[in-house]
Amino acid sequence: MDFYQTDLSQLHADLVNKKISATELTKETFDHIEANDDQVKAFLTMNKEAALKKAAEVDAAGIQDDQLTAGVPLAVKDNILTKGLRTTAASKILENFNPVYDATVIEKLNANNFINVGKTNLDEFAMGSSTENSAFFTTHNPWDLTRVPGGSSGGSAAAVAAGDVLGALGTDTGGSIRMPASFNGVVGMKPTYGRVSRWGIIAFGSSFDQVGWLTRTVKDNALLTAMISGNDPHDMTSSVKEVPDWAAQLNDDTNVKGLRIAVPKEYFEGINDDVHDVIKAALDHLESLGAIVDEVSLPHTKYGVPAYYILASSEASSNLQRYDGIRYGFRAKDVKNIEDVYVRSRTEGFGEEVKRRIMLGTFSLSAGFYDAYFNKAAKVRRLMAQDFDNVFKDHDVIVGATGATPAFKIGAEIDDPQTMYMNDVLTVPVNMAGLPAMSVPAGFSAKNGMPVGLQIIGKAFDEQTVYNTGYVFEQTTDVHKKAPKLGGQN
Ligand SMILES: NC(=O)C[C@H](N)C(=O)O
Repeated sequence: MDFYQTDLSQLHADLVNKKISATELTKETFDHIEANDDQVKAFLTMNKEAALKKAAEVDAAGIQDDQLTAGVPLAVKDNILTKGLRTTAASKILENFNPVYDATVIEKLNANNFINVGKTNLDEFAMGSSTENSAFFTTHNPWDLTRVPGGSSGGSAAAVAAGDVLGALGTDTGGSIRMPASFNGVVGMKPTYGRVSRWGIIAFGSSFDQVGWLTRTVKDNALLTAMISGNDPHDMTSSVKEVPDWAAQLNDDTNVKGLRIAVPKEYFEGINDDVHDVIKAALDHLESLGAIVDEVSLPHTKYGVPAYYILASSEASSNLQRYDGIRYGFRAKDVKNIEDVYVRSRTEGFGEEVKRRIMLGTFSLSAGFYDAYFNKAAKVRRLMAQDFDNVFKDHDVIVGATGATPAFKIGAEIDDPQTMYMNDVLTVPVNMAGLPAMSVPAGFSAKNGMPVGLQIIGKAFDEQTVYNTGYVFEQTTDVHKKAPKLGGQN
């Protein structure tokens, strides 16, 4: 199956009209994955047997018109709990962990009879921007196998870019959906904080984490995000707001006439020339379609990365206390006493980056340092949210680059955590303020042909305007039609 030739609505119609069966589709999907995944390495766990069994059940029951994802193969990031299917968060500490329940997002998809083809690779506990922090292996960018796919949802983004699936679930704490979407030339939406339940997501930074989709098209993204959104009594931070039918409004490719687009000048500081040129051209294009483009300032942008890494690491240091060598997963061998169980299981079970964050977070929260670090970063968070509020008083969306560079080479930044953290400079402000934001393919670097993403940021719970803007851009350009030539020159 080549998912570049179709979309969710078309595939659903083909399944309902029996042009293809769920079983045939699932088999073709695995043929495609098996032909490329030893190069791309997007998947940590394949779910072939169960997927084919489910497809046969779906075929036997018949595919209903109101079940959009019935019989549709999709992939799931491996920090999302799937009952009975190994879920590792790409960590040795959870290497053999089999969840006893499904995340709410999986329950919702199961209710719609989706086919879970497998679990995708990520940076360990979603900490990283390249998937190089996976305890198992690095995923390769399908556009150039010597480059990273971004992170932390790098496996999900690469699976979509490689044409393995139409959509893959990701999570975004500081850019983990949008940044890999940008690096792989796919669409990635982080919904408003609270839009999607976090129940059954392996917690990293609970006041930031949000689930969303990586897809090939904007419309597929809107359809799939609606399916997983909504209030969940298991997650006290999930919103009771009604979930609009975003996709229903995506039929008009003139939707940006009169749209007030704010372009923060800080989002152009320090970005690569090739990214700059693609983003500038994208903005000119939106302006030519009738949007009103204004330069604005988000003055606290530069504090985003340091503040985020203090706050998210503090939350992580608390969330990761549960991996104690007793309750789940890995336990060190030949331990002498209880303290040894804790210390050695965590020392041997966690990777370098996870340990770095636990130490950074514990330090920031400790007596004597709390005010200077955690508290100060929390104040920065408020200021950054206010920056956005000010701009949104008279603008509909904020637009800029998703990443300051296109995908970098594997190995180029892994020994330099600060450089790696700086990849998030344009994405973390959105998580600090809990806003919705999407990366859509904007074009390709003139230097190396790698994809470049355009980030569209909306007001809280206004995913609609974000989708509208992305849809118009997509429909009036050809960028999303180009597929990578796996292993070849692009
Ligand atoms: N999890 C994320 O959203 C990615 C971010 N680069 C981080 O390492 O925290």
